[in-house]
Amino acid sequence: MKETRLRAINVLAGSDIFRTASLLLYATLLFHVVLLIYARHLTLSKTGMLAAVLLTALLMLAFVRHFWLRTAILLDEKFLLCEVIIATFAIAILSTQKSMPALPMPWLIAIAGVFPLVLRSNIAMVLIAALALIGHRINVHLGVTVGDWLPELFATICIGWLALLLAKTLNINRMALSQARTNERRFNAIARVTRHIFIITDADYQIKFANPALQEVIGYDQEEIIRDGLRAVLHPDEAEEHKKKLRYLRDTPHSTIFSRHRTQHKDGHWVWLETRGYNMLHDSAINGLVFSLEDITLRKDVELKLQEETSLLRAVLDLNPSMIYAKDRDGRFTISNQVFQKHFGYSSEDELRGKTVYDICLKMANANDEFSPQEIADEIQQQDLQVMQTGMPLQDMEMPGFWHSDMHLWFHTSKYPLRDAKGETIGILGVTRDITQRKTTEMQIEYQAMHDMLTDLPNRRYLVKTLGTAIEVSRQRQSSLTMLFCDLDFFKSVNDTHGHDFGDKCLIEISKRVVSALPATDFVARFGGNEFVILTNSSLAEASVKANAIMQAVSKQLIFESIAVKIQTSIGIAQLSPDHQVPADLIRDADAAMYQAKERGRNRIEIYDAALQSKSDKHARMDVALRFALERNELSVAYQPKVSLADGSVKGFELLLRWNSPEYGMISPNEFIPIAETSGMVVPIGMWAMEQACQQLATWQASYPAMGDITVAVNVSMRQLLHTSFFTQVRDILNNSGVIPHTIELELTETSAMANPLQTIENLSLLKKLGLRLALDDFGTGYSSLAYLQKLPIDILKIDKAFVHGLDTRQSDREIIRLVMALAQTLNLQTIAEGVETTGHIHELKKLGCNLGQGFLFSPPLSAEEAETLICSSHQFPLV
Ligand SMILES: Nc1nc2c(ncn2[C@@H]2O[C@H](COP(=O)(O)OP(=O)(O)OP(=O)(O)O)[C@@H](O)[C@H]2O)c(=O)[nH]1
Repeated sequence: MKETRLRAINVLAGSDIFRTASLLLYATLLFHVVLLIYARHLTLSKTGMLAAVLLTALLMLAFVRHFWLRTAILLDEKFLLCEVIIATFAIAILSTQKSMPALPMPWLIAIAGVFPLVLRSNIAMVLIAALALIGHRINVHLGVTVGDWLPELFATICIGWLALLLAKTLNINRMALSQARTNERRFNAIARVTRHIFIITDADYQIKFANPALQEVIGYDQEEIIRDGLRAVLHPDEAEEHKKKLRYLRDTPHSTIFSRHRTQHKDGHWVWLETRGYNMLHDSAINGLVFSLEDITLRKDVELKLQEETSLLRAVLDLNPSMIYAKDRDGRFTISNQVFQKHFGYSSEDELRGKTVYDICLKMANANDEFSPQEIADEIQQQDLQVMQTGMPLQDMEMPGFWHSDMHLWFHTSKYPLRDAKGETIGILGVTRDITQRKTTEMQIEYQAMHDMLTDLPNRRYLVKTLGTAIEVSRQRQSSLTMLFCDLDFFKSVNDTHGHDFGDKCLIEISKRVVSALPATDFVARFGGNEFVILTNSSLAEASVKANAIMQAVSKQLIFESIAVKIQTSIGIAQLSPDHQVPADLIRDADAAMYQAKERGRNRIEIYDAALQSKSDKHARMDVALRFALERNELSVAYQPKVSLADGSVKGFELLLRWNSPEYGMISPNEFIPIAETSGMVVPIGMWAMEQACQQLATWQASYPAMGDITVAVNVSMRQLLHTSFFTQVRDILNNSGVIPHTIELELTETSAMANPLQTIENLSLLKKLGLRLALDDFGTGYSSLAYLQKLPIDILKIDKAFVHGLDTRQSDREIIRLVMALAQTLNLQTIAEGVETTGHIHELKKLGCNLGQGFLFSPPLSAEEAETLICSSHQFPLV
């Protein structure tokens, strides 16, 4: 590499010349003095000797200064002034020595030519003037004429002046040189240390200068480059373009170029270079093309990687099914993916960029929208602001579409703050996903969880939830809240007779009837199997009216697949009171009232009162106790005679159950049978009673063959009759006991028989085939359809005691009994009156043609032994 010559050049400074000049000055002066002393036998005065000594000393000083102390104090300005004074003094003394031929001026001129080399110009000027003056004074003193000393004076000033100029010039040159050296060093240091390549080429692209970075970047060392020139192999993709730029640079004075291209490294791999070129052919100092090249391979890699990542990100954004968008601090869209653009009717990201949510809302606005574009935009903007102000994301917001066109859609939105490198929020990133399908499924699941599949009515869970809210609202507003609890009567028989599917159809139809019997504001739920609960803000009186409407609607005949059924319902009503602590309390009370309705014969309405509650609690406890009554032998039977009203003879007995509970004492069947009925215990208990009756009667029949057809009647509940195995169990008991079948009577209440008459007819017919006698109990209390009554295979009508009691007092009761008698006669049925307590009753009943009587007038229920005594004695009760 060509080195600049600056380093070889060493420009002298004024001080360098001064050191040599002052040495020569003192040396020649002293030599001159010595020469004169020897040549002219000059004798120096004492002051002359002193001057000579001073000169010698100055010579020594100059000597030292020249060879050793080059920059020391000896060049200090004050020191130099002392020196010049001493030198001037010595010259003046010597020139005034006797017989000294020499004139002082050449020496003073010499001093004037030497010292300005190192003195500041103003001091040097003073010195020159002083020397000129001293020269003048000495010449005047020596008697030299003006014509002789004036040129000397002039010479002194000129020489001094020239010395001054010389010193100045030398100093300037020296400073320039020093600056040039410094610059060169700096340039070399930068050129060496930089990763940028600096090249200067001539017009033929031959390298005149290159820094070491070139080798680092493209692998060729300096020698190779100097020897062979730079053999740059350009990548074919950019070669032509780059060469074109190079040619332009060379051919266009003062031009610059910028080029990115690849060059092959010595080892074969490609290096990306960013080249900047400047045509400096016009500059005589450079006379070339100056290039700065930067290895941008890494940057290019990063750029490529960034490009790849950007296109990957783009693909991820566009392929993502969510709407993704970013907004800047001013709420302007910066980024958006295709799903977002498409949803809002934009064809590209560019079209959307810079728009705000207000623009979008205006674009999407529709006449049918519930909210104005401004309201919608404000809402969205509010969320964005919250994210930006708090720096906290807003996550998992689920909301329906804002616009009429997408209100059926559901969206899941999350908004995240976007931060710059300093962590300051500069915008938001939003991700919105269409979750309609999931939401629909969720809503379906929720609907299913809250609704009954069969009837589509709200289910128990929904009821409990609604009830909680309704209670709160009712208490806040101090409005009434009433619950109607409906339970279909003997619905099991419908299922058992016609199948579950048929039962389902009935339930669906009944649910519709209940709903349409009520105003839309009332809440109807299917509480359980055949239970419906209604919540209403009506008062108790209004609720009763509604309950009646429900009963009527439900009890209308149902016909499916030409099968007709009539279903009735029992309804309990309870009103919210301060005593109700939790929703379940109100349900409990309405339920208790409903059970009361069941107990009181079904197909009726009962309103809850506080007494019912304690009764209901007692019932619940009794229910539990009753479940163990059979196995603990707490049940017993009694026999109440049935007496012929013709002759007072005993024609049979009604078997009555007794429960001797250790906890509650002796309990009448009127109290515990309804409980057993509700719990289902009536089935095993009834069967046990049946067994007792058959066994006892069989025993008596065996012991007293003469007793004839004395019967034992057993009460059968509808639940028993509907039980699937009832028939076979009865048959087995009859067979096992050996009792004469027609001496066993089964008593079924009129109300339960008529609840599902078709089923009753079918079941009773089967029993009839076993030879049993059948009685319709409590006749007159139900609402028998004559059409059904005549089809029932019954033998006996049992007149309810309520009518018998009224015989003496109420004409209507008497009329009813008369009609019953007429009916019985028509249907060829036997009649028996319950509750015969006075002879008047006997008298009237006999008059009306009643066959048998049963009541306390004849006998209370008896033990088996007492009954047996009556049988064996063929006892006859007095009739008057
Ligand atoms: N078809 C049908 N039957 C049901 C459904 N849910 C419950 N049930 C029946 O409804 C009947 C309810 O019987 P219970 O309420 O205990 O007794 P009941 O026969 O109605 O008599 P009472 O209520 O005492 O008057 C049972 O036979 C159940 O099998 C249902 O979804 N479909």
